[in-house]
Amino acid sequence: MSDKALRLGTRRSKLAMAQSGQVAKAVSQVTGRPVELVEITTYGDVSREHLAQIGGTGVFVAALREALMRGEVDFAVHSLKDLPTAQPEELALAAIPAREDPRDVMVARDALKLTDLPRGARIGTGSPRRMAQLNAYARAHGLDFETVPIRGNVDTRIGYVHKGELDAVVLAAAGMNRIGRGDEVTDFLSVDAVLPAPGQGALAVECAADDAGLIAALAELDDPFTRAAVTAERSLLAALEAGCSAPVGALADLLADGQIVKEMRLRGVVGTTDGATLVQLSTTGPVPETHEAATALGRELATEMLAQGAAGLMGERAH
Ligand SMILES: NCc1[nH]cc(CCC(=O)O)c1CC(=O)O
Repeated sequence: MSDKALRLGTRRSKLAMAQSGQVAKAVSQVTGRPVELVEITTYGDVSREHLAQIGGTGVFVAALREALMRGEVDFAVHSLKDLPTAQPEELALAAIPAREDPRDVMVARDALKLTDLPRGARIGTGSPRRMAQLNAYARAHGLDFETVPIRGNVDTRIGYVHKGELDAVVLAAAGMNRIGRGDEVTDFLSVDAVLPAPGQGALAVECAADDAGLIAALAELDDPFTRAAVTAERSLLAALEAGCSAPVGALADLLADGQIVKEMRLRGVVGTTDGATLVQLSTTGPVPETHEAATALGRELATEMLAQGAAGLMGERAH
């Protein structure tokens, strides 16, 4: 390969710059080539108000993908949980690096934890998945808080707490850590209470499907266990025919006996945002060694969830 700089297309947001910077360093190490960041401004960055109407986080991904397909950049880094489940033929998910903490976390006033929130507390989250599971948790544990829909980037959302407008907000641990604000977390939500979004905490490194040299180089950053886990989670999401803002949580992890990895477990949940109804199931199988096996695990769980009425709980799904 040449020693020409590789162009990494990135959004300008703090989270995107942190993710891109981290991957740029790793790519530079494995390829021996410098990596240059190319900022891509999307319609979503310019006009936040219209973001909901034009399809949520999908617009950010779409703009980066267009730049890749036009050959303006060589690769791009996405938050895996923001990627649509359908993969364009022209592009390859060349690397899925080892995942960060997949959990959701709370940032609350006065260092409060979820179970310490006073009656009537207001928790901000724009995610139907988080609302459904938080409200179900409140019902099951006799807590009395209210979930309040909010939007905006991580800084904006934390700002609601610092300005005293909300008692707490719920965000992804990975995002907090990546922008260097991990120390503001006041509670880590157990995945037994709140399952994360499919792919949460993982990154996807994408390039043109015909760039064989770059695909081979990027493969060095790939973590096969993370890839298998997120493939199963996203296959569940796809088989439920849910969009990125549907109230679907999923997490695949490895079950080990001492040091020996035995199986992969996939947990999934779907629910109404008021938390009155949740369908939550899990399945286990041999650790998938192929894309097909990981996909099959997700499809299998989706079939069981649909048999329990999951489809009827996804009325708010976005496409
Ligand atoms: N929906 C926005 C988004 N997309 C990716 C992350 C960071 C976490 C990750 O990479 O999974 C976040 C912020 C959040 O949900 O708090």
